[in-house]
Amino acid sequence: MMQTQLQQGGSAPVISFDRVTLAFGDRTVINELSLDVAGGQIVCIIGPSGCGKTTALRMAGGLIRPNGGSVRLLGETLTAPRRDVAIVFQDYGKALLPWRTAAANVSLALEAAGVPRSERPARIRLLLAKVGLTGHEDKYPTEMSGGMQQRIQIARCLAQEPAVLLMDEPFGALDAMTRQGLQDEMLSIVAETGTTVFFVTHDLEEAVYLGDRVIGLLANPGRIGIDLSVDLPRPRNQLETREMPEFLRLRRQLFDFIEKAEG
Ligand SMILES: Nc1ncnc2c1ncn2[C@@H]1O[C@H](COP(=O)(O)OP(=O)(O)OP(=O)(O)O)[C@@H](O)[C@H]1O
Repeated sequence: MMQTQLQQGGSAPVISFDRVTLAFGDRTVINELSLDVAGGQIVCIIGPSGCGKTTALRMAGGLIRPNGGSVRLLGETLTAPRRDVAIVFQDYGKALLPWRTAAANVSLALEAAGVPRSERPARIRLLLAKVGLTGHEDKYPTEMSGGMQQRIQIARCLAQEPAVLLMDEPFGALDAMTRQGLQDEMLSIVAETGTTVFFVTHDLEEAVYLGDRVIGLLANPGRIGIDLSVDLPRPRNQLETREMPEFLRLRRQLFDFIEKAEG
């Protein structure tokens, strides 16, 4: 069925929310949310605090099941987490095992995937090189900066060779310079692998800088309030992209949206 869709349309969505409703107790947090994410796209989700961004991401990860409607991944309804969907959380401190080195933390994902022991060292070296951590294999998380710890978490997610990367404010706890460095690393990894990305952020400029598309949710209940296509050239550049009139126009539109949404 999926293959037929791909053959006919060439662009079957990788993630598909179909009239998704979610309630915690008697409170409806997300109402009739429909959203298709095309393969290889980076879709950023913004919105006022509590509008349901993390909840939507957790549903895309199969961690929460909707009360109504369905979330499909590559055409299949999600009923549980899948190995081809990796989640990067903001809190790298909690995501990493402190008693394991950088290499051993990345190894966790390979072990879970049943990669033979003999193949792991080479794979780990390659993954750590991808996130700029060559030479830091034997360090423990507490011996590394926040940016480096977040890189380990990303390397561990990449070890799963995911079709979809779900990122929940992954750079929110990092300083501005580190954040920009990681944004660019993430973009070049995604460009190389063609991974589809669902990226939750509070930072409107980050959303425009990274995204092919930015979706703004409204709160109570969570629903789509704005859906913008980002037509900025790639590769993006921290100075040039952020100075482009189109970047400034989109940023302005999102600021206006948030101001109204919070007002
Ligand atoms: N496990 C839960 N039980 C009850 N209510 C919850 C639960 N998780 C989230 N909520 C509520 O659902 C709403 C949406 O939460 P969610 O974390 O998805 O919002 P968010 O947009 O990611 O917020 P923020 O920007 O502050 O991170 C909030 O009002 C939150 O309090």
